Amino acid sequence: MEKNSLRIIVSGGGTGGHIFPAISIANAIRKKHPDSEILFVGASGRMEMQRVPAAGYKIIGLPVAGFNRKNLLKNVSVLIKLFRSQRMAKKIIKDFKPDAAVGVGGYASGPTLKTAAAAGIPTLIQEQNSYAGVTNKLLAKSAKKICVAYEGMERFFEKDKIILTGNPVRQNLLDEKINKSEATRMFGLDPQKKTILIVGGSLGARTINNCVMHSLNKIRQSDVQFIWQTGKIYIEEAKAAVKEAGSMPMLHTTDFISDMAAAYSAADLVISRAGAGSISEFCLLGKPVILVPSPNVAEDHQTKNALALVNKEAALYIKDSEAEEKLIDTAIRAVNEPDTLKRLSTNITRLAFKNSADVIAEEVCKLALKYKEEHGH
Ligand SMILES: CC(=O)N[C@H]1[C@@H](OP(=O)(O)OP(=O)(O)OC[C@H]2O[C@@H](n3ccc(=O)[nH]c3=O)[C@H](O)[C@@H]2O)O[C@H](CO)[C@@H](O)[C@@H]1O
Repeated sequence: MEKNSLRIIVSGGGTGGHIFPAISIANAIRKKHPDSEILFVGASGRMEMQRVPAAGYKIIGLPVAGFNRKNLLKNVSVLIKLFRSQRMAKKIIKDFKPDAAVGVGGYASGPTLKTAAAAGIPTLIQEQNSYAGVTNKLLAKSAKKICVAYEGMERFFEKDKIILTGNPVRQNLLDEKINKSEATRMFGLDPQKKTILIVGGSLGARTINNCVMHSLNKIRQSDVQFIWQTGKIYIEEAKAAVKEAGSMPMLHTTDFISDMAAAYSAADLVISRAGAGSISEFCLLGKPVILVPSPNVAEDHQTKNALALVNKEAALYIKDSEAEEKLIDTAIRAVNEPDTLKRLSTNITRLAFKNSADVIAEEVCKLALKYKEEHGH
């Protein structure tokens, strides 16, 4: 083992909102310490098991699952899985011998960081949302540092541990300068027309999809064009609806957008769920956005994420329950109002945090180096 090579575990996942920041932090650690060894610990069968290896990192999956908050009886198998995950986490920590562990939220980070902290290894957690998740609240007690993206997080965490860093955003979104005409053409659309990007988070959003499916005629008559990300599980239904509606050259329908840099560049306006990662991207790119927070997430945290922007007039806001009635009309109106777009863009840009991944990586490396020093290796 080289003297300065750091050994870091990064754990968490479940959705893109946890995975992409985790990968950005790992990349930033590698940039600072190219010889560092980074191991991811995720949840078997979840999105991270594909996305992390695709980003060039090793990952081990734990059999962990989330607690069923509605049907308590179903939690027996969850407890067994948790117990097995804890045993596995212990072995991973013992074999890998990390100098620090980073938790980004999501099921796997619970057993991994708990075990790491119990073994005396310094831990850092990253909370993406404006309302702390259950796992992060539990892990906060033994964490050395807590990196957050919103003000006021001392209502959940010890003030002294908090660092306001913002959420890491994939570097290529900021680096790739693809121009609007080129980007629009990549989606088979017309560079002369206004374009609305519709995204439902990394998994897609049922309500937003329903709004689009019920407004296909309106979309056809609007003189606006749309890039519509449905999410994997809704794509067949969406494609069938579009097919039935007849020719719709102004609507590009896809289950997942790999090149978000191009999608953002093509878009004059975005319609989106209020996932924390997406919001950080809109801030950094200055994108005018209509937020439709998901009502199906823990502690309604997306509404809180959204309101943090809406209170500063940095985003338009439509409740999930009112979306069917208002969303598409509001979007078509707003995209044709240059002043509204400009105001939203100016205000949202003010909320951006730059270099978030580097700042977090710096903290992780400091913890790891100190641990190595104290443990004489
Ligand atoms: C349903 C759910 O539990 N959502 C949570 C999840 O959101 P979710 O996983 O949807 O995450 P975010 O909105 O934070 O991030 C989505 C990420 O996926 C990317 N993207 C999206 C669509 C696409 O086609 N291609 C693509 O690359 C976006 O650019 C963004 O980087 O984690 C977030 C961060 O903890 C939380 O705030 C959300 O409440």
